[in-house]
Amino acid sequence: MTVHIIDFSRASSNPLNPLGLNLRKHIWEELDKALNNEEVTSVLLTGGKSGNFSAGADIKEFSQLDSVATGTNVYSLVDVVDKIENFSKPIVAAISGVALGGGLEVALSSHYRIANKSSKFGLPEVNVGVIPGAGGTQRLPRLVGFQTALTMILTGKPIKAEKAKQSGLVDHITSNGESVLTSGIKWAEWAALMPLVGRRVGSLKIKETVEEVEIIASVAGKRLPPQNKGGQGLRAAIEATKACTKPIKEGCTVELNLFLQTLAGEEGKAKRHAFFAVRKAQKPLGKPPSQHPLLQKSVASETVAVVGAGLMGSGICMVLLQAGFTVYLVDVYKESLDKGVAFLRGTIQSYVKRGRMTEEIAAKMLKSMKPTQKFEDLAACSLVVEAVIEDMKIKKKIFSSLDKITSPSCIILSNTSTLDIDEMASAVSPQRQSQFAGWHFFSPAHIMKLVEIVAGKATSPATICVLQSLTRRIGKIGVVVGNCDGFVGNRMLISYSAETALLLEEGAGSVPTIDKAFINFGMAMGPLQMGDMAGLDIGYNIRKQRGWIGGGTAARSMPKPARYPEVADVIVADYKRLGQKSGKGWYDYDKNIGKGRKPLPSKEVDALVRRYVKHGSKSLAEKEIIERVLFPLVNEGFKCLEEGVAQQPSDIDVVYLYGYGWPVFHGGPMYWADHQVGLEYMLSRLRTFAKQFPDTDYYQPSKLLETCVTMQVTVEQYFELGINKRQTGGLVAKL
Ligand SMILES: C/C=C/C(=O)SCCNC(=O)CCNC(=O)[C@H](O)C(C)(C)COP(=O)(O)OP(=O)(O)OC[C@H]1O[C@@H](n2cnc3c(N)ncnc32)[C@H](O)[C@@H]1OP(=O)(O)O
Repeated sequence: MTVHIIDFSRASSNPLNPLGLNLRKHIWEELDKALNNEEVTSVLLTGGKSGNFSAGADIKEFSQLDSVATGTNVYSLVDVVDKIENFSKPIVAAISGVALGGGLEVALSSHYRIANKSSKFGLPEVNVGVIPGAGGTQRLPRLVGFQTALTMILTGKPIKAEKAKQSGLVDHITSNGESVLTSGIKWAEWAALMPLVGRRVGSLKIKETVEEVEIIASVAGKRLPPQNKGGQGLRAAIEATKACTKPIKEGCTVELNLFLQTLAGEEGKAKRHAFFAVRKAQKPLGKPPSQHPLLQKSVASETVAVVGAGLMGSGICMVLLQAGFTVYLVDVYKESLDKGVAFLRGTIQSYVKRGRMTEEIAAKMLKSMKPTQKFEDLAACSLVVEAVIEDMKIKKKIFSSLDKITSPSCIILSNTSTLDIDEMASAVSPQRQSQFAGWHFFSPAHIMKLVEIVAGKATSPATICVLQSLTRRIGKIGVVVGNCDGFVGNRMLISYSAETALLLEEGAGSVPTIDKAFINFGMAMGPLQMGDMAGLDIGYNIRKQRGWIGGGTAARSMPKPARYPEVADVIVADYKRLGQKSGKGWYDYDKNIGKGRKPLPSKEVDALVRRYVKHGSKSLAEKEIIERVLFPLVNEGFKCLEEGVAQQPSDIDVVYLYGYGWPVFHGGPMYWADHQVGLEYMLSRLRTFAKQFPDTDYYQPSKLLETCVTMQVTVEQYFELGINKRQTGGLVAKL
C-alpha cells in the first residue's frame, strides 16, 4: 500500500503556498504520476515544510484574467479542483496552518480533511475583491450548511480547527502531539480500503430546502452595502452561494461567471490594491538588529513605558500589554493616573466578558501593568512613548528627564500628532537622537490599526527598522513617514476640515447635507461629524498655537490663511460647542439617543451658519463638494511625495484606509485619483479652483501632479518605473 505525497512547498517559494501556475502544474503532474503508478493506493496533499496548506489562489496573477479559474487555461484552479474530486484513488488533505480561499477549495474537493489544532479555514475572497471561484460557494454549504457557509463567505473570517470539526468541515484533528502529516498518512492508508462513494463533496446535497436558502440569503442581503458602495462582491457572493441548490456542475458555472465579473470589477481592483499596499508599506526598510530586546520571542520580562495616562496614553498602554510587555504607565497627576488605570481595567474586563480574551491573559496583563507617578521607575525601560498634551515645552521637559533616567540604549518616542519631531529630539543628548522618533497612533489607540512611524532628521535607519518590526508585532500597521507639520495623514487633512467649514459659510449646504456627500462617497461619517468625535477644541487649539486666533504670543506662529473659516472658531469660543464630549458640536447629541453618539441636526448651528452665508448663495451638488474637499487632500498627498515625506503613493493610501476610514472600494486617495478620477481631470479642476480661490494654497497644483499629467503616467507608475530618482531632500533620500 503506497501513499503518494504531494508536497506543495516543493513548487512554491512562498511559505503560504499561493496556488500560482507552478504549484497548480505541480499538483496536476503529481496526480498523473499517482494515477499511473499501480502501487499507489491513495494520495496525500500537504503544505510540507512551510507549515501552511495554502493561502489560496495567487492574487498576483489576478491581473491576467484567465489564469486562475477559467477553463481556457491548462492547470486552471477549477480544473485542478475537478481533477482532485473526481480522482479514482482517495485523496486526503493534511492541513496545517492556513487553508484559505483556493487553498480551502482544494481541501474541499479532497475526499478527507485532517487538521491540527491551530489550523485555520476560510474563504476570505471578498477581502480581495472577488468571490470563491473554484467551487468554494458550492462545496462549503454542502458540508457545513448554508447559513454557516454564507457567514464564512460574506465575512471572510477564518474559523479555527475546533469549529471546523464541529461544523463537519474537518474529519479529524490530530492529538497527542501527532503531526498532521503522520496522521494524514494513516488516514490515507485507511482510506485506500474504503469506498469513495459519499466522499465527493460535490455529489452531496445541501441540508436546507430551496425556500430556506432563499430566506437566509434574503436576510443576509438586507445587511449589505449598496452595489456601488462596496456591495458588489458581497452581492455576487450571495448569488453564487445560493446556486448550491443546483447540481454541482451548474452551480460551479454560476459561481465562475460571478467570480470573473468581480475579478474584472473596479471594486475588486481597489481592494487588491489595498491588500498589496499594506504589505508594501510594512516591508522592512532594512534588517533590524536581531538581538534587539524589543524583538525577542518572549517580551514578558521586557519593560517599556507610556508617559501620560490620558485616552491616547492608556490606549497605547493597552496595546503594549496585549503584546506581552511589562508596561509602566506614568502620570504625575494621581487623578489622571487613576482614570487611566480604571480605563485599562474596564477595557480588559470587557474583552474577557465578550470572549475576546481569556481570564488568564487578562490576569497576566493586569499584573504586567505598573502605574506610577515617578519617572525614576523607568530606568530599566527599553522603550518609552510620550503621550501627554500637545505642548512642546512640557514634552521637551519630559524628554530631557527621560534622557537622564533611562539607559543609553532606550528608544524614546513621541505620540504627537502635529509637533516637530526634530525640535523634540533637541531635548535629548546628541547620542540619543538617533533613537528618537515619532510613533503616531490614531484614536482610540487600542482599536485603530494605523501608526505613523515618523523619522526625524537624526533618527537612525536601525531605529526605524526596530519600530517597523515592533509595530507589526503589536498588531498595528506601521507606515514610515517624514517629519513635517501633521506628518502625512493630518497634513493632508487640512482641506478636509477647513474647506468643509468654508463650504458651510459659502452656503454650499447645511451641516447634514455636507456630511451626506461624504457618506454617499463611502466614508463611515462626514468631516463635520468626525470633527465632533475628535473634539472641535483640538483644531481650535492648534489654530491658536499658530497665532490664527486672538494673535498675541503664539507658540508656533504661522501666517493666517486669507480664506479662513471663522465659524469653526466661533462655534468653540462663543458657543462652547466642543463636539460629542460636550453634548454639542456641529450636531446636537442626546445622552438618551444612541448612547449620546448619534448626531442630531442642530437649530443653533443652523442659525450660526446662516450668519455667515451671503444672500443669494447657491447650494453645491455632492460631486462639487467632494471635489472641493478631496482634490486638495490628494494634491497635498502629491506634495508629500514631492518632498519625500511619504515614500510611495500606496503608503498614503494605507494611511487613509487604516487611519481615516477611507472606503476600501476607492482604494485610498492616491489610487482613487490615479484610477477612478484620472489625474488630468483632477489637475484641471484644481486649476479652476486655484483661479476661483487664488489665495488658498491647497488648491495650487503640485509640481509632481503636473509632471505626471504631462508624462501621461499615473503617480503609481511614476514611482514604480523609478522615474523619481529618489533625489528628494526628505525621508526617501535618507533611507
Ligand atoms: C479562485 C480562488 C480565489 C482565491 O483564492 S483569492 C485568495 C484568497 N486568499 C486570501 O485572500 C488570503 C490572502 N492572504 C492573507 O490574508 C495573509 O497573507 C495571511 C492571513 C494568509 C497571512 O498573513 P501574514 O502571515 O501576515 O503574511 P502576509 O504578509 O500577509 O503574506 C506574506 C507574503 O505572502 C503574500 N501572499 C499572501 N497570500 C497571498 C496570495 N493568496 N497570493 C499571493 N500572495 C500572497 C503576501 O503578499 C506577502 O508577500 P510579500 O512578502 O511579497 O509582501
